[in-house]
Amino acid sequence: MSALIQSKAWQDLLVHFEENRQLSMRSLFANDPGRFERFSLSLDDLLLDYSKNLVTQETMTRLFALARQTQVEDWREQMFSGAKINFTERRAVLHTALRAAIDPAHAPVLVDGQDVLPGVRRVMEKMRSFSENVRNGAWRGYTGKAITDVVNIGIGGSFLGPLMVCRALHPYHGKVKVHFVSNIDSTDLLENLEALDPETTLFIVASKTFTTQETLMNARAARDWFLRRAVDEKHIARHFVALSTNAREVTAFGIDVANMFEFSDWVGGRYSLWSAIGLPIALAVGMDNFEELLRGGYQMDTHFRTAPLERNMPVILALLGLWYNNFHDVTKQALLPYDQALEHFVPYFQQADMESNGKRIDREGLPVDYPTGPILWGGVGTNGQHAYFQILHQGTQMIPSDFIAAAKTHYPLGEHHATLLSNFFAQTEALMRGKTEAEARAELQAAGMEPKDIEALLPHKVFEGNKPTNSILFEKLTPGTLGRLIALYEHKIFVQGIIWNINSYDQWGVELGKQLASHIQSELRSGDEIAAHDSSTNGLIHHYNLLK
Ligand SMILES: O=P(O)(O)OC[C@H]1O[C@](O)(CO)[C@@H](O)[C@@H]1O
Repeated sequence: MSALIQSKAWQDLLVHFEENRQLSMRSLFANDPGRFERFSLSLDDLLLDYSKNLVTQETMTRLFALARQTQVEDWREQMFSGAKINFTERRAVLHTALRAAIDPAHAPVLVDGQDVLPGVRRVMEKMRSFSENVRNGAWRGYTGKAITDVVNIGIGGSFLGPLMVCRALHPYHGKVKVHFVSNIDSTDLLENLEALDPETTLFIVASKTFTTQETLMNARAARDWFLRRAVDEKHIARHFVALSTNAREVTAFGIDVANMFEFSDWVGGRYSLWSAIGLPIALAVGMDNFEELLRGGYQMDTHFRTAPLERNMPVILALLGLWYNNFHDVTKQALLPYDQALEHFVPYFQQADMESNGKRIDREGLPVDYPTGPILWGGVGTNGQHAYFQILHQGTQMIPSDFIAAAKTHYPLGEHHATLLSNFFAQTEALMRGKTEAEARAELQAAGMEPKDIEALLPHKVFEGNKPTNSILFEKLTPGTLGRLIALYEHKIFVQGIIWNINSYDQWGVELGKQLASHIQSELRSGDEIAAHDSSTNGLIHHYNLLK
């Protein structure tokens, strides 16, 4: 049995869980009018209400004890101060330094004895002058026309973060349109290029490693498309820039390092939107707004780093998630932003969370004997209500859910926003309260239904309730608020990884498929009959060869 399971804090939680199996949120609320005050906290306008959870004060006390026992505070300090906590790749984990650089008075952040902040600030300056020049038309294409469209070619962290933020900050966009191409499916690139003009299009090739198959293949195809019109390779310099840590590969691709925006290997791909990878964001919304995003992230960092565990939002979110994951045996969690602008929030955090904490080997190299990262899913409300909410209310699995919304919209329209928010409030209330048999019967009787029909329908009209939710409510989706929100969930992932004793910052699990794909690709190229695989893989390749 692992040391974690054997530990006092874990065992105390197990006992507490057994003693409280019958906990009812309805009764907890009925017996404690101060529950909301006790189980909520805010950072300026950002409120986290976690009162609708299956917890008592004692549960929280024991969860905080687990965080202390697993030295979350010490690890947190190690992360912020540049220790190489990503030990399988021998790297520091310093996306927080990208945000700290916004503060001119910030103390040096050292990696191998060197302060990383001046380098971050230099790249930010370069991003500022480049994005301003593109946005104001001073940067011209090879025929002298201003840039109207930017295509970001990248995948995973070099795509999901910038896409999510660009979409979320739509009200702040300028004239330049930003498009995203990620998939190796040619549909993605070709559909995006359909409406574009090579003379006014700028390509950003975004890849931390600059070796990612999809990105390089798409970038080469984009270059061919561009050169079909521009012909002369010298024009590439006005139309292709790179965001990467790998100057050698960028040069080999044919992009001048003068057109490269650098970041360092201590920025994880899925945490990289704050780095040069954020260039499409700066192009879309301007560098001032990008810096506001960083400032928001920095504010959450400061809160996370300094607030006591008991008043620490990321810590609380992490502990609640862990309470369900490891004690209630819940395998799924839902993220439900009631905000159309956050439509890419879930895919973004699916990578951040599941690539970080989808691990089965602990820091000692041993298999874990407890569940680690859950399956994260969800989407925007109210759309989800008319699709998958049925399973939240009456399914057989408990799915703890985070509801997220802004009190004010950028797009006021009659009663729309109040209606959106009334659905948000109603859903968390319904999930908590449910509807008892007596309540359902009374409703059916009031509707005038025959008694025998009532009894047949009754079981279907009952809602168990007692389903946990967190509610996150803020004033408006501004760049700063978005920054705080993203950093909140990033730090939640960190805390959970520390307690689960795993390395949240590598991703070896994505390698095997890549290796096999490159092998199969050369087999497909050869045109030979394929027999070297299992019969299913052979059969699929054979069938593909017949159909293609
Ligand atoms: O930015 P790169 O190096 O192209 O990597 C893209 C993505 O690929 C992954 O390495 C997974 O294959 C992610 O972690 C990363 O965000």
